[in-house]
Amino acid sequence: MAAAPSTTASPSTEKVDFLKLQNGSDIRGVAVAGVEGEPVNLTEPVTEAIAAAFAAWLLDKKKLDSSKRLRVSIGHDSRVSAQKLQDAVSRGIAGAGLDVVQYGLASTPAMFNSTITEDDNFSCPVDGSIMITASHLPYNRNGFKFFTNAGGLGKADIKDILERAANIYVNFTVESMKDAERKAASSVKRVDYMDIYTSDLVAAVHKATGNIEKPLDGFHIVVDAGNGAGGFFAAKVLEPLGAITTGSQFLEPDGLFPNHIPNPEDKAAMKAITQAVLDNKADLGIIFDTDVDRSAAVDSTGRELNRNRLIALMSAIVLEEHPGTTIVTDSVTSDGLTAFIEGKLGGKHHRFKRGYKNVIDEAIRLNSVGEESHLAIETSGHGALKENHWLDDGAYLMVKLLNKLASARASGVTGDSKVLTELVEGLEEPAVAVELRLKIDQSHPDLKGGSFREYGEALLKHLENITESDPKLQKAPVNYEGVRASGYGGWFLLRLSLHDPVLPLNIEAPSDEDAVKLGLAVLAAVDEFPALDTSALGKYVRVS
Ligand SMILES: O=P(O)(O)OC[C@H]1O[C@H](O)[C@H](O)[C@@H](O)[C@@H]1O
Repeated sequence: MAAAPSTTASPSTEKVDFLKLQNGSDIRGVAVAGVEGEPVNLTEPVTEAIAAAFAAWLLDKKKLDSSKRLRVSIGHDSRVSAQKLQDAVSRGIAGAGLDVVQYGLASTPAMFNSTITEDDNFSCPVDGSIMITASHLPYNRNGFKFFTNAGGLGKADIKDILERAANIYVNFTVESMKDAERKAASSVKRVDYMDIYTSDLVAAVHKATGNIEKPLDGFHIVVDAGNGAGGFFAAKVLEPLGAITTGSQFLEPDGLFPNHIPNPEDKAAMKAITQAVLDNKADLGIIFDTDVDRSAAVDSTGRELNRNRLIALMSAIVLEEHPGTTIVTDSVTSDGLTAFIEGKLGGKHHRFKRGYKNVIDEAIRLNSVGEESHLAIETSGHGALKENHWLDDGAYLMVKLLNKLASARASGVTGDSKVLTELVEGLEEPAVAVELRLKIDQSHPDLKGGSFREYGEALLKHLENITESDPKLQKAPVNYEGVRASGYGGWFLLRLSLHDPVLPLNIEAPSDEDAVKLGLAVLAAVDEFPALDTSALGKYVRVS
């Protein structure tokens, strides 16, 4: 299908700070006008330049002989800006002389998969892949994730691409943009790749359950896709496996996300799927984020299996298959989780940094230095398994749960999701768990011209010193990010956000009173840093 003619096919004279669009290993920006204070910076020409830059990067990377044309797949989530950005990406790729295969509505993990699928009929494998998504962010945002068969691109590659894009952008001419448009019109192909991807998921469950035709026969499983891209899971994965999916909700894509934010960490989203499970007396509930690289579940009693519980559950499954293996998690995981993984499951918990790419790269690194690890997982619901190419695939995580349900059924255990609930039995949970996000005012004179990052680091150093001299607190002996300390039967972690001028503070404690004591210890230490807005913490310690 041809890319729609661009309405803005003329070089822009506007100055664009491309590097500002970097968000760790993703690109994110504002694609839809109308929200006050959020001007559009992911325009069509900017997008076209970024896509052309990815094409140039890929050509350099693959260094192939000129007889072969490289192929790039493009997919998108349900956002309202998806179509126009898909067209702009297509022009950027086609204009650089590469072939474009559009998948339409797709999931992020499916896009990676298209780089390894061997199937000529579907123009696979592709050499590179682009997912147009901004995960759970508001409707006016959008962005890109990039893949090759080596996995998702990292921070350094994204920076490289954005630098190239800035250069390409200033050299756009009316003629070069028209030429890209012509090339896209004649060379873009459309493929229903999600059919292959979903049949692979179905095959994975068949394989794990001894090739029973309908291994989920009789199970009632409700899906909440939050109007993102994950609606396929009900009709294309669960139903072919025999499950009943009535009561599933928000499966239709709607980029205004009218029901709730598609995010398994979000309280309203979890409440919605929990209610659906209870209302339908379902055996299991499954929820995805917008682009399906994250997920969570709800058991038949309405117990949420997200955050630490999802990690505990996945660890139990993985440690059954690989006894003793190391589970790599992000930094905000609970002490109870460590006790569970190491005490009950006999594994090793390696609590690393926040950020899905950090966690995945760390697990890959551990394997490369001889420490076996099969699971890298974040409390956000990003989880990657070694057996699945270290890809953070929310749908594949849920497939692992389905395997468990189906195997239990095959061995005579009947009904509901008890088999999953039992796997997390013994996980100690704190009575109180809070996360407060404390903002650094970047225009405050106390920054003295420095960056918020430098300011945050100085603050953390100060907190570390204070913690070391406080007899009621014990600094965590191993810690990779921020300051983590135990005390009053609980713990706190103050760290710098990966992207924002924010210091997220996590506190877990056996009672409100103890949580307040931990909060007060942090509050006293950060007092000397007036650019930090501590009002949320002040309010918390006063009202709790
Ligand atoms: O550091 P924070 O602001 O809490 O954000 C951390 C989060 O950033 C992004 O959303 C990443 O995709 C997540 O993997 C990560 O957990």
